[in-house]
Amino acid sequence: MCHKNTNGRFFLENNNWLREIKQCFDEINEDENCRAVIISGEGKMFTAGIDLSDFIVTAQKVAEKDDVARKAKVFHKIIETYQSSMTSLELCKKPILAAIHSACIGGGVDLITAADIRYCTKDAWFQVKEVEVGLAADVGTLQRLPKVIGSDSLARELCYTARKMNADEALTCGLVSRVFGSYSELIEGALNVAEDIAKKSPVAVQTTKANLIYSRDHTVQEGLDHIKLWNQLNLQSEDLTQAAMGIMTKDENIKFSKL
Ligand SMILES: CCC/C=C/C=C/C(=O)SCCNC(=O)CCNC(=O)[C@H](O)C(C)(C)COP(=O)(O)OP(=O)(O)OC[C@H]1O[C@@H](n2cnc3c(N)ncnc32)[C@H](O)[C@@H]1OP(=O)(O)O
Repeated sequence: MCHKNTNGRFFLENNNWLREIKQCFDEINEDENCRAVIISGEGKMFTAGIDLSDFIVTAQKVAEKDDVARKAKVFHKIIETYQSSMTSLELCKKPILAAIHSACIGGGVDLITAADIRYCTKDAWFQVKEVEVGLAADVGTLQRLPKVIGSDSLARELCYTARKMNADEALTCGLVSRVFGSYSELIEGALNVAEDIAKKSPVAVQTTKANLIYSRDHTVQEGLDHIKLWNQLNLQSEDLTQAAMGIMTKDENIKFSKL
């Protein structure tokens, strides 16, 4: 179950994480007290990916149906549900930082490539393992990884071979933008950046996220037209006046209203 503790942290504990992540991000999206999000793993590793035993049970249940169209319908629903979980990170208006330690395998790569910012520890490693499991990745990695790292060749190599990529290479290719020495330094570093983002105008930050994602998938002109529409509204926001006044008066403690 996806549940939230008193510090506002969500926990995804069991093999339903691929479904429940959407529930978390839909809730976070509506939470006006939240301005930035950190996804991290507790325990030995960030994630081992999909729970293979759970997946085998599902596949066996589907195999019991005797018609190909009925079997396909079940998988259609599962894939659609998991895809919408990953996409919920992009649809969430708040910037999402993935803080990755140790292994990030399979579905973990689908997840982090939908995040805004990725940091890891020096012992982290990444593996697009799906081909080794006999699958073509189907919940985001094939679509997002080439754009995230900007190298179609490297993305194909990683996806076809399922080889492990270590933190140094992840930094060099742009999968992550910072590497930390330890888990505690990683979390501290991610929290510092999240706090920095949280101090900024939520109008400006959330509009920036929406437009970065829109522009990634559209032409430059379409992106320019899109931000024009957003900003014809946002230039009227009190946040702009407050932020500009803050700069002119050298006041670094401007507090922006919730959004
Ligand atoms: C519609 C589908 C959409 C989603 C698709 C997603 C696809 C994927 O995620 S593909 C990738 C799936 N994951 C894997 O293949 C990971 C396999 N596991 C490993 O590589 C290693 O176990 C790992 C590096 C995670 C840990 O290695 P370590 O030596 O530290 O521990 P182990 O002794 O190997 O494992 C400990 C126990 O955990 C079990 N286990 C590990 N991973 C999984 C998993 N993904 N699903 C289920 N169980 C897993 C492992 O069998 C050991 O169990 P036990 O023997 O009972 O102690």
